Amino acid sequence: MSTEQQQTRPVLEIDELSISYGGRPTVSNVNLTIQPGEIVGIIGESGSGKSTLAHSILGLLPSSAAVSGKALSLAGRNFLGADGPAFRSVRGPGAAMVFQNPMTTFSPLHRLGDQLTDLLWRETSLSKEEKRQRIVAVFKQVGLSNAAERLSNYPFELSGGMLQRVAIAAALMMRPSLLIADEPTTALDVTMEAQILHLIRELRAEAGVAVLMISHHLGVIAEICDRVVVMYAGRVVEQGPVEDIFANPTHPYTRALFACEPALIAPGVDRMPVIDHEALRRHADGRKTA
Ligand SMILES: Nc1ncnc2c1ncn2[C@@H]1O[C@H](COP(=O)(O)OP(=O)(O)OP(=O)(O)O)[C@@H](O)[C@H]1O
Repeated sequence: MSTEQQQTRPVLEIDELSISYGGRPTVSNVNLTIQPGEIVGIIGESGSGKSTLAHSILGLLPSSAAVSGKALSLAGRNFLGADGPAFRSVRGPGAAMVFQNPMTTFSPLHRLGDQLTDLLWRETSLSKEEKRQRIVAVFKQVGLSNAAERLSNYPFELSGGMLQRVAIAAALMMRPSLLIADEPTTALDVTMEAQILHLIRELRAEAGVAVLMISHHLGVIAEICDRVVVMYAGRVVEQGPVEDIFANPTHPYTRALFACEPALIAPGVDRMPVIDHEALRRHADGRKTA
């Protein structure tokens, strides 16, 4: 494959992916493609399957999850039905994840430097000092002050915002093509949230990292994403450029979601203060509405 083809190849291609637990569908027939450097947001109410979808990309679902579909490809390699070791090979360079709560991302018992060094297990050609240098470099990249000194810190010695920067640094040092961020700012205050969003935008601009961002917060999605995917009851009910979806949501569920955040409603979009879940579910299923 030529270099040009590699550069234009999507970092993620999901084709008709379905996931169920005990026969109960959680993610149904999802299609999603992310291009290099794109920031894509997933919105949807609690339980709509956002995290399940995100976790499936890295093979992080429990063994009770039944996964089926046509493809789940990272950097051109199909991982649908792959086992644990296959997914481990792609975690890091293919895609890396930042979780909601930075306080539970790291072990409280070990220094951050040791924990990040362990994550570089794959880099067998790097000496201990070279690994240290790479970690200090990403700490600086994410704007952590006194970067070298942070290596000897324990997680509890840092604020939530600083620790989320460390989590992003840990993901970045593995040089992923795709950063998956599951509610990365929910546990942070508004100032820290703004800083982390700014950082994610910078990383895309500087390193060309693509980002898949899950958020309950429509303002965050509107501010940072190029494209948005709306999930309802395990299905993607609508997806498109952020400006199009926010200005002209076509699915009733998207309109209902936006109605819950009036400041984001574009002029001309009807308010739907009461969500009729049964009607929406029928709509999402493609069934005739009553
Ligand atoms: N391990 C599991 N076993 C059984 N059901 C599960 C499991 N994990 C998730 N589910 C179910 O799958 C559905 C989707 O959950 P998921 O966490 O993906 O939703 P979500 O949209 O990310 O919600 P939230 O915004 O609250 O995180 C929920 O009904 C949940 O109860």
